[in-house]
Amino acid sequence: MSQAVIEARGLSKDYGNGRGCRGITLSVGTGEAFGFLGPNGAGKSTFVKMLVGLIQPTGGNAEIMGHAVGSLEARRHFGYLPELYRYQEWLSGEEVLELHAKLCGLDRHTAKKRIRELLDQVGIGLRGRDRVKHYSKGMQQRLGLACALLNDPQLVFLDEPSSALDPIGRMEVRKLLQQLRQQGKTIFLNSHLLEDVELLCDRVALLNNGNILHTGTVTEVLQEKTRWHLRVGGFTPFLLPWLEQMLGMPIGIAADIPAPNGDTVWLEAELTDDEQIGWLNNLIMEQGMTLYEVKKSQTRLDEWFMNALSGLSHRGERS
Ligand SMILES: Nc1ncnc2c1ncn2[C@@H]1O[C@H](COP(=O)(O)OP(=O)(O)OP(=O)(O)O)[C@@H](O)[C@H]1O
Repeated sequence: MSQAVIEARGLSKDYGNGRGCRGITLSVGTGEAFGFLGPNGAGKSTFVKMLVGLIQPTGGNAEIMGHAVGSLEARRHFGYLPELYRYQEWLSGEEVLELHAKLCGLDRHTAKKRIRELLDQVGIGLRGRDRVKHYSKGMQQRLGLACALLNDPQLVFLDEPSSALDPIGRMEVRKLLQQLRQQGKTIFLNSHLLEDVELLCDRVALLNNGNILHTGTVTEVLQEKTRWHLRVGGFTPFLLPWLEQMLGMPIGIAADIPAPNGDTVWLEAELTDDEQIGWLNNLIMEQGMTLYEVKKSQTRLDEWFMNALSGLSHRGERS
């Protein structure tokens, strides 16, 4: 891995009620996009708050680009979009950014140029002149993103950056994050939007009850199997064992997907190799069945997440 931008060793926070984070050790390299995942209450925001110096760890230590977390030197290197943001509602978006630019120590000329660029980049544009109190939640989140990027930081912590955005806004943020990656920035992303994580991140960690359950590259995590769904007509159940035998792996009826009419069913198969789908198609047609649709499962990180947590208790669960 390239030089560590984030290095945490046994970082812990006990809020005094047994909740928080326990002994988290992880390293994030230059230019990596790292997804930090976990159910509600797992401790994701707590971990980030320790890294950005908002709360004091109760154990372990961590560095940002070689500087102890909480130090001014560490803070100079990152931008941060918190999960819960609230900006001065009596100021305009532009004025909020000017304030943050002063706090970052940007000179007036650079600040002005940067603010103009960022207002466009995050999709606020001329509405930067409106007061924050007239902004929707999504607009405030866009403003938060602009604040996090103002200082052109090497590292950005984004805690649920798209939670308030509509699908168009989400897509715009996705593009913006891709651009940051192309510029070689390091991104630490807390998100429940696993599709976004899958598209953007190189590596992920899964947290539960304050502990890391898994870390791995997205490719490793998703490598296992791909699920396919095939809608066939003229199906008779006795064909299933034959198909399984020919294919050498389980195939079943997807009970959770309604077929559009009573004459067709959805079959479900987990295949390790895309070429197997062609063979499966041939087998189906050989038996006189009709193939109407074929779909490759798109939400694979979601599945991995659900499987990894299945059977485990977690703080966000309902009683
Ligand atoms: N200041 C605090 N005092 C006491 N307990 C806290 C405090 N802040 C958070 N917690 C608890 O610590 C645990 C971790 O919270 P945290 O906000 O880090 O979780 P999270 O993974 O970010 O959750 P979400 O996905 O819902 O944002 C939760 O059980 C939470 O209730």
